[in-house]
Amino acid sequence: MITPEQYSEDLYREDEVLRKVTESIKESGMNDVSIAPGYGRLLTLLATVSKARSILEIGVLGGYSGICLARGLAEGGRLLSLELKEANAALARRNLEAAGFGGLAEYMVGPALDSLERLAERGEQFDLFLIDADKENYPVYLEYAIRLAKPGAIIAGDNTLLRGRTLNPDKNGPSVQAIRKFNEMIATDERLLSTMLPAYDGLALAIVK
Ligand SMILES: C[S@@+](CC[C@H](N)C(=O)[O-])C[C@H]1O[C@@H](n2cnc3c(N)ncnc32)[C@H](O)[C@@H]1O
Repeated sequence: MITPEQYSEDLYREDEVLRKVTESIKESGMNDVSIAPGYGRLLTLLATVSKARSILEIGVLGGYSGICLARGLAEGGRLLSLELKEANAALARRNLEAAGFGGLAEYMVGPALDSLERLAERGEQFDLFLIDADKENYPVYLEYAIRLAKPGAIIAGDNTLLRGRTLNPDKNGPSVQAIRKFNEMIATDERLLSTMLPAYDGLALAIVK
């Protein structure tokens, strides 16, 4: 038996552009922990339906989710991506250029917490957020996303199940504890309307009321 995710991926085949991104990540010797293909399509769909003009992505790797987000950006829109490692930002930059989105993508390299504080000080606001970086900071990233959100903005957080560790009471490392806290926050915060998709590795979705 194939999994529901495999069935869906057979129907919605990954295109050549995204396949090349995955290849480039492997060739660079990086772990391919890009967002799952089905959730990549969902990001394009969410950006499109919300007519997002400004998107903030936290955690870049090779640009897979960046391309999915950029595909849904409204004309004249902007994708700002926060990434710790210069090498990852450089690979993503090349991949977004190859995908035809070079002109609309910007990068801030360094710890995302520092970049988020700078954005907050500058009073910047965004229509859509993807949280997909170091798990231990997810609760703080969520607070920043709410602070930087335009009314009605969408927040997505990937890897909410941590390959089952979130559900396992014997697993209590710092990432697991932080993700549990993030999941509880996004589920209960009265400023948000939210849900969680339990396919792949789990995706939390919210809109800021
Ligand atoms: C799961 S990968 C991102 C995958 C990407 N969103 C995609 O789907 O194509 C996580 C990324 O977060 C970056 N990262 C880890 N800690 C970070 C931090 N403190 N600040 C910014 N980026 C960080 C890693 O270097 C890595 O590139």
